[in-house]
Amino acid sequence: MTAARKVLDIRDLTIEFPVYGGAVRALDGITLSVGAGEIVGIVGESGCGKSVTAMLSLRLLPDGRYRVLNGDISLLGHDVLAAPEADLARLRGGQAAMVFQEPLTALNPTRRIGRQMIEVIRRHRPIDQAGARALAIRLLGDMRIADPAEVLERYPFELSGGMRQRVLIALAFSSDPAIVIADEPTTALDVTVQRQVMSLLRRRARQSNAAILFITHDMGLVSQYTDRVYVMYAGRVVETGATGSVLAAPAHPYTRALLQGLPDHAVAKAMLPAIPGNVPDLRHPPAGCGFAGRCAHAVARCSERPPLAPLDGEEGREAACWFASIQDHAP
Ligand SMILES: Nc1ncnc2c1ncn2[C@@H]1O[C@H](COP(=O)(O)OP(=O)(O)OP(=O)(O)O)[C@@H](O)[C@H]1O
Repeated sequence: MTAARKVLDIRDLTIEFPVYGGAVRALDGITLSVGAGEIVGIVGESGCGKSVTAMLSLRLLPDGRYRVLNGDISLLGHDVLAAPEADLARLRGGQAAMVFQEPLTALNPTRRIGRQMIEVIRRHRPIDQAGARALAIRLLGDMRIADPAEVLERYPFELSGGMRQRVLIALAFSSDPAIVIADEPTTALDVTVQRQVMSLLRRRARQSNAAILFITHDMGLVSQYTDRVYVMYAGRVVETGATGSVLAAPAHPYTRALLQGLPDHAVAKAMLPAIPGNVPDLRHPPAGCGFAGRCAHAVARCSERPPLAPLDGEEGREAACWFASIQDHAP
């Protein structure tokens, strides 16, 4: 675990979505933190709870649609689950910014980029129109956009997907955020552009010591761009630690399965492989290990839930498996 001040701190959070005839246990006791200046990834298969974690960190899920059964979330010292909506509204897009997958839906298609940027900038800073325009140009320049003044005159549809995402990242940093929550920010882009955008995002975050919580199902991006990683499975964190060591020596059978399914040398460019078997039905969350049904090593004890527990030998390495051990990963 990092010694840096925690910007986001989620503790033992369990939430449910009421659905017809029952409830979906989307998060089941997750604990996760992001320190100042850290880039932290959350990786896992579809439906494991990544987006719900990102959205709830800013309380972006509609009130009344979910129930918190346990736990809390602290974001920049605010108690996210209890804070007045006005406090959270100030944080969002200010000290805590967001970048989502599809930049076209985040930008207003009928207004020029410049007008939109200036408006957002002035919402968080007491500067005049000319000052905001100058700042917009500087922010676009930081994102290596060659002719920022010209881009300000364009409409969103006149830019490529990669350029639009750069504009949104520039905007996210316009309020000098302490943390940026990026949910699959490059998934809609092709592979080369994905990496350019990720490099720019990381570079920009390092410049201002901003933290990033990066949600992805791409192990390659995790390996290249994050300092620490949380591997999620069926609403739980199953493994966490410094990215280099988790990927080099995964301790949880699920993490190993994710990595073993990747072709040789592919960690740098691979999406998650298909693992045989099905994820548990979250309307009936498993009492024991959620991965037991797909795990080649499962034994009777796995019907008891393994806690996320520290592993010997390395600070910050934790895994939720009765038989967790740090093993070298041989692809
Ligand atoms: N509003 C909702 N009502 C009921 N269930 C929901 C709701 N939102 C999410 N879920 C369920 O919560 C679980 C976690 O969803 P989440 O979107 O966080 O997954 P994810 O890991 O981000 O997946 P993906 O990679 O596909 O985006 C899933 O089982 C999903 O079906």
